[in-house]
Amino acid sequence: MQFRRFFFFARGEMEVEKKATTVEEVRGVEEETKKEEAAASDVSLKELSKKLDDFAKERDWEMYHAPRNLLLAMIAEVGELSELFMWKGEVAKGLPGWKESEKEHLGEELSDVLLYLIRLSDMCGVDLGDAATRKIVKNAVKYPAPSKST
Ligand SMILES: Nc1ccn([C@H]2C[C@H](O)[C@@H](COP(=O)(O)OP(=O)(O)OP(=O)(O)O)O2)c(=O)n1
Repeated sequence: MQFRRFFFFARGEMEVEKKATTVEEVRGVEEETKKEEAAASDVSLKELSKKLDDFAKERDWEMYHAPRNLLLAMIAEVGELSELFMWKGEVAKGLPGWKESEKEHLGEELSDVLLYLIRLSDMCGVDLGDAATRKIVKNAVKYPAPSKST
């Protein structure tokens, strides 16, 4: 979803997206991406949360990141994620037969959902890592595993 466009539209303004245009800018973005990928192998929710906070601050977008806006943005991204599976019938584990570009697109849509979820949690004052860990414990109490005979 073009979230920015949605917000600018909502504000009654149209703003042109700033994109890397010069060769130097494109190289800079590529370098930055490589560094990010190298550091991303074992990323934590807290690290992602900090990156999202920096991202919003650097662009002066904090005013848009209100809980309801983030929830709607996340749902829109869930819609985009669903589109990738639409009309395909059942999809086997590991996505055999999917092209690499489709898998890459899937990774992006999953990430959009995750990133908005983390940001939404932060803006609601919920520590998502703690909450999810506690929920797993609660699930295990509600649905005990059958005892295995030895
Ligand atoms: N106000 C905004 C707008 C975007 N994002 C971030 C979070 C998402 O990870 C991503 C979403 O960007 P887009 O709205 O451009 O959506 P897509 O990346 O899905 O692009 P498209 O809809 O063109 O496929 O950018 C954000 O944090 N805050």
